[in-house]
Amino acid sequence: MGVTKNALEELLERAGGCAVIDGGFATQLEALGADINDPLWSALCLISNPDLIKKVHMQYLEAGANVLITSSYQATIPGFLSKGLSIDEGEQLLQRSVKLAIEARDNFWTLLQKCPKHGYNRALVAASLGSYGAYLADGSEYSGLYEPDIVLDKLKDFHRQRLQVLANAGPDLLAFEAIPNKLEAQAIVDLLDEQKVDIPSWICFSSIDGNHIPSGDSFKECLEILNNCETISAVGVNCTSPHFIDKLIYEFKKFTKKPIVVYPNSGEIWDGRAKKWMPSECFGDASFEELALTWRESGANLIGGCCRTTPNTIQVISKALKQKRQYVPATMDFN
Ligand SMILES: C[S+](C)CC[C@H](N)C(=O)O
Ligand SMILES: N[C@@H](CCS)C(=O)O
Ligand SMILES: [Zn+2]
Repeated sequence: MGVTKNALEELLERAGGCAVIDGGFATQLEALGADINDPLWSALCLISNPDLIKKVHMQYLEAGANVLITSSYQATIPGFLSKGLSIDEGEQLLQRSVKLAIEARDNFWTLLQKCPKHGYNRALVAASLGSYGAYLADGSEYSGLYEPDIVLDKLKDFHRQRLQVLANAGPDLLAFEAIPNKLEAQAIVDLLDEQKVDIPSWICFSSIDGNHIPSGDSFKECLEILNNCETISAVGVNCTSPHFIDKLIYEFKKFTKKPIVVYPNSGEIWDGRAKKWMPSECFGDASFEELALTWRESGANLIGGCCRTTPNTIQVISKALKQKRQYVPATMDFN
C-alpha cells in the first residue's frame, strides 16, 4: 500500500527531486516602486497596494518559481492594531496575503493552458510567518536576542493567532522564515502540535557566521527539535549569505532526514538600526547558476533566493536546474 504524499512531496516528485522557490519578495516590491520603510515592512503593501503584491507573485511565477511565498512575513495582528485597524481587519489582511498568491498562481496556470508545451509546474503557495524579531522590526531576526521576559509561552502567544488565521486561509504550505533561536523553533513546533495543523510546513533559520543560528544555538540542537514534528516537512536556511550554504547543507544532512530548503540572500548585510542593506561582498545573479547546481548536488531539495535576489535570480536558478537534470531514483523516501 502506498502512503499518501503531501503537497510538498508531490511537488518534489514532479520537479525531479529539487524544486525552485521564489526570490526576495520585499526586494522586488521595492524594485517596482513600493516604499516599505515601515514597521510592517513588505506587509504594508497588503494595506496600500495589494495589486503590486500580485504583480510580484506573477513575475516570480514567470521566472520559474514552483513555490510562492506570501506577503505575510512581517504581517501580525499587533502590527495591524498599531496602525489603528481592528482585529477583524487584521485577520482579513492576513487572509488577503494568501488569497493574492493563490489568485496569481491560478491566473498564471490558466494562461499556461493555452501553451501545451509550457514546461512549468503548477506552483504551491507557502504562507510566510516571520519571527518575533521580524515583528519587532529592529533587526533581531539576525541577532536572535530577545528580552529576558520573552519565554516559551510568550513566543507561543505571539505566533498562535496568526498561525491559525493563515492556516485557515488555505495555503498549500506554511513557511516559517529566518527563525533566529531554538526557543522560537520549539514554540512553533509546540503550536503546530497543539493546533493539530496538517499543512506541510518548513522552518528555516538564518545564520550570520555559517556555524550557528544567530542566537548561538547549534543547528544540531535546532534540528533535534524539528525532527520530532511530523508537520515539519522540510528544514533549512534562508536570508543567509550564499557563502555558507553548501557547508550548511552537509551539516543538515548529518542531523536530519527531512528535505532541505535553501534560499539565501545576496550576501549583503542588513543594518537593522539604519534599516538599510550594507554594501559587502555579494553574489550577482550569474553566480547563482553554478551555486544552485552545487547545492542540488549536495542534497538541497528546494532552492530559491531571499532578500536582494530578484525574478532574474530565480530565472537563472530555474534554467540551470532544468537544463542540467540530475538522476532521480524512481521513488523518494524521506522517512
Ligand atoms: C529580513 S529583514 C531585511 C526584514 C526587515 C526587518 N524585520 C525590519 O523591519 O527591520
Ligand atoms: N519572505 C520575505 C523574507 C524576508 S527575510 C521576503 O522575501 O521579503
Ligand atoms: Zn530575506
